[in-house]
Amino acid sequence: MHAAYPALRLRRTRAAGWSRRLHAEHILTPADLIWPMFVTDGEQVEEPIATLPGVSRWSIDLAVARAKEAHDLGIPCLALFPNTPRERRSDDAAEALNPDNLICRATRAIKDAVPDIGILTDVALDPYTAHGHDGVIDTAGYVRNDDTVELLVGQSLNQARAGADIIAPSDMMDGRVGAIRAALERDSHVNVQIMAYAAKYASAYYGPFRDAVGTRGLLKGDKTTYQMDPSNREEALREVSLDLAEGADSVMVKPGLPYLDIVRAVKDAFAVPVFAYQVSGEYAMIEAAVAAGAADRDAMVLETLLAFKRAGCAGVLTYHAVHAARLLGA
Ligand SMILES: NCC(=O)CCC(=O)O
Ligand SMILES: [Mg+2]
Repeated sequence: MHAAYPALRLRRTRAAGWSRRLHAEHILTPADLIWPMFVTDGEQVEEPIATLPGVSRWSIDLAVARAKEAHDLGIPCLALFPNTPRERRSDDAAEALNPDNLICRATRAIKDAVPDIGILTDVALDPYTAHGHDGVIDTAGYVRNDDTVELLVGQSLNQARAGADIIAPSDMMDGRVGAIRAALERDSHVNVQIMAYAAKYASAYYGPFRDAVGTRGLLKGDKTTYQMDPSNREEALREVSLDLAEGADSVMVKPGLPYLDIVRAVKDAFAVPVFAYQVSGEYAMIEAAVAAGAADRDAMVLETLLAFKRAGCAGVLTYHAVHAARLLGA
């Protein structure tokens, strides 16, 4: 139906900057970014994470300062992760239910200082268990689904009562979204959202995150009995469909860049808000390429994040959020 060369020249609209901008099909803005932040005990504490160069754990006072900075840059939401000291970890993850745990204190402090930034809190037991699994285990080391869900419900209510805006279950237990939604409704948190880590894969890209939350040395075995097999695409659609039926407001695919086919498939199948988590190993790969002189950081960060938008994401969780927001605001 359209003209042929030479009447049609696709290079024509690419010939000038204004025209390339005018014809851009997708655009990345700071409002697309969720910044994952690691919190730790103490005051005026910054602990750099060796395997995530440029990322630190912050004590709550410094995390509040970073939250203000993120807000000023136009970043709409933070995702908080605790580095729970070894002595507060246990087999039953009791610290997850403590109203004064690191995450609850950080949530209250940030919401108090920067009420207009969204706070997403992760629901899973791995930062609180002595064995580093996302749930409670039986004697064979198998993560028990239904007992774990009960704890996740308690953890979610604990976070919602502290002021969390988005509850993000990342544990991959069956049935947890419905149980959490019902409990939030009963507890009057009708506007607290659920962003379900619906398709979370058992991935080799999570290594630096485990350093950041202190589980690398603790974890026995792997997470293949609850996280998804990287071979599977149709199963991701089933996972998403169940989480939506149980009341998820939005869904997440994780990791990000190696799973953009899943993002696109989910977006096409369900037309709901889809997020992706550009995980720690993806961040570390970009930083390693930059350190090796093989890549231009700014260009690579922006191109990579734009790819998430093109694949259908409403937003991206990325450790590059502040850097990207600065570039986009410049
Ligand atoms: N539930 C959050 C994560 O597991 C993050 C993984 C990563 O950044 O590698
Ligand atoms: Mg599921």
